Amino acid sequence: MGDLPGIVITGASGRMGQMLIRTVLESGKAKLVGAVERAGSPWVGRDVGEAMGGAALGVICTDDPLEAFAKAQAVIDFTAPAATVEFAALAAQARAVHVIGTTGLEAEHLAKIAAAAHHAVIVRAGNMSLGVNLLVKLTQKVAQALDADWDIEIIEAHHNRKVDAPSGTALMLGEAAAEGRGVALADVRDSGRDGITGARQRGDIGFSAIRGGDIVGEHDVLFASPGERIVLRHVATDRAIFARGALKAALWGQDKAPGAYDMLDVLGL
Ligand SMILES: NC(=O)C1=CN([C@@H]2O[C@H](COP(=O)(O)OP(=O)(O)OC[C@H]3O[C@@H](n4cnc5c(N)ncnc54)[C@H](O)[C@@H]3O)[C@@H](O)[C@H]2O)C=CC1
Ligand SMILES: O=C(O)C1=N[C@H](C(=O)O)C[C@H](O)C1
Repeated sequence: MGDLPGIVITGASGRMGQMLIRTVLESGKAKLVGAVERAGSPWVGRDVGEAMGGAALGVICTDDPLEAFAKAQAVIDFTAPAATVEFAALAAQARAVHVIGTTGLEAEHLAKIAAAAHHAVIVRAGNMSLGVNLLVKLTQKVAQALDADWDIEIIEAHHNRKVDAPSGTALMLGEAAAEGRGVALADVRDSGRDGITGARQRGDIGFSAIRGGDIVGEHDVLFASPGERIVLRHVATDRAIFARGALKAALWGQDKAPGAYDMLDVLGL
């Protein structure tokens, strides 16, 4: 147990935080050495095992990320953009691998994360599951094979607590489709249609977001042309798929040179 990489989970009380804690504890491949929550969270100061309704684990949740990161070989972070930017700098300072699952990151956040990746290993993906990362590759290949007579639409569905749209996964799929087409997504992206929008522009990549109930995450990539349609689909039914991918990334990153990586690197796709 002593030689296993030590992992800190940020956003410990969240949907993904709790799933990640369980995944690390059950893996036998890493040990939980810390848990971080925002100041004011009822979890701060409590043993995380007890906070999750079980036996004490001897890991006390803290609101001091640097103190926690100093003990860790990896930080797994599914929180919010402002927090993730702060954690990227602190994880680099502690020379810990930073695995980022947080979505909704804007250009200003991404620039700060890129700066931190000069000093430490950062693995970031809007979706850490094997299935979605395979779908990314398939989407790129299909888009490459088809011309702009085929309209590309990405339709995603998530639970009613999700705060960002389009989802990080939808944007990954959009980037892959644009890459297959040999265009920049920023030039062809069409999200949030409402009202008299005018007819669809040839070559655009459209995004639609559904929010409801407890949907874990569903993504369709639709290729529609006169007379036929292709739909590539991924359905997540258990958040464990994201947590397993994140732990794999944390372990993979242990012997890598500082830099920015994604799940395609981790999975060798
Ligand atoms: N890349 C992937 O595979 C996946 C990414 N996500 C993304 O992960 C993020 C979190 O998702 P959920 O767990 O569903 O959200 P959540 O709202 O249940 O959990 C987020 C947690 O982060 C905590 N937090 C926020 N600011 C903090 C700070 N400054 N310090 C410490 N903790 C802080 C919150 O208190 C909360 O407990 C979202 O951006 C979501 O889109 C979710 C699932 C899979
Ligand atoms: O917020 C979520 O729940 C999810 N977020 C990620 C995204 O934005 O794509 C991954 C997954 O779909 C679940």
